[in-house]
Amino acid sequence: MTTRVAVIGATGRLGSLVSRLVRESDDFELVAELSSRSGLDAMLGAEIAVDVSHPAVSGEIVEYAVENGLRVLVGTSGWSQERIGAITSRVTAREGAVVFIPNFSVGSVLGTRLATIAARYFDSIEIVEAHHAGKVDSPSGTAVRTAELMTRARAELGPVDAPHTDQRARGQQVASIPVHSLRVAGLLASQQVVFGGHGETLTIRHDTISDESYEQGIMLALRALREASGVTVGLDALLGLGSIGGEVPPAPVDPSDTSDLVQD
Ligand SMILES: NC(=O)C1=CN([C@@H]2O[C@H](COP(=O)(O)OP(=O)(O)OC[C@H]3O[C@@H](n4cnc5c(N)ncnc54)[C@H](OP(=O)(O)O)[C@@H]3O)[C@@H](O)[C@H]2O)C=CC1
Ligand SMILES: O=C(O)C1=N[C@H](C(=O)O)C[C@H](O)C1
Repeated sequence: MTTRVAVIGATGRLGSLVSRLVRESDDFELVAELSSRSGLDAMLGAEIAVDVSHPAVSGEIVEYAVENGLRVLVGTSGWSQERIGAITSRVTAREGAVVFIPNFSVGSVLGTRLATIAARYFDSIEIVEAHHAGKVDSPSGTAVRTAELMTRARAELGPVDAPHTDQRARGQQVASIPVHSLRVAGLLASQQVVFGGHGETLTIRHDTISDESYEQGIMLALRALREASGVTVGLDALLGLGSIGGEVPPAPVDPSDTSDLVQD
């Protein structure tokens, strides 16, 4: 039994990859490929809509698919926690299922998870993300997600220390964390999260070398969507990583407190 899939943004870079993976799979069937010239009704007849289009139209596409009873996989960027929160009650009311994946690459998701661990130990944190010159939005969806998750992980510690953010070259603050976006010809995608401490820095860096990095995550998300209900965000849960907040690491140790040290 195959599941019928419509790809919205199928003429694009990510969309053509999704279409190929669906076509090559045994358990999914590609029934529609939409571009900017298609009417949204072209997706009707599919059971799953994959939105990999443009941040400016993704909201309308997801709402249309949910209202028409399709399960939805969203790879398009621009879905902040706030925007996802705003659509969640609608998805639940329709007994629908939407899976938002800011980044399909396993390495990127792990990089973000490692950053949420480090975020509790440093007050000085900035993100530098770099993408190809054709990317229309900034900051990247991955950077927004990383900043939001780090802020959630260090909720009781409050905002990061980011000086001089009134100066434009200091980046855009996302959940108090400055994000710097480069758009450079020849690049694909890269992100560095830089942590500053006392006499040390830590950098967590991920580089996307080719679009092949998205393949495993796309198939994982498509298969999970068949059983999903409500709203799911990120590959994290699908990779068994658990949620941030429910699974925060222990609070940082006060170096002057020796009471827990084992005495000889
Ligand atoms: N989650 C992840 O891991 C990844 C996410 N992305 C994100 O996916 C999105 C697409 O990226 P990319 O493939 O590089 O972009 P492209 O510009 O290559 O493709 C965009 C696609 O969207 C279509 N489109 C534009 N407007 C509409 C519309 N109104 N209705 C339907 N389709 C429309 C375009 O159609 P047409 O050809 O007619 O213009 C095209 O097929 C971006 O938001 C990007 O950030 C990208 C890579 C990985
Ligand atoms: O446009 C891209 O290329 C990418 N977009 C996503 C984002 O905005 O984070 C994911 C990945 O970085 C590639």
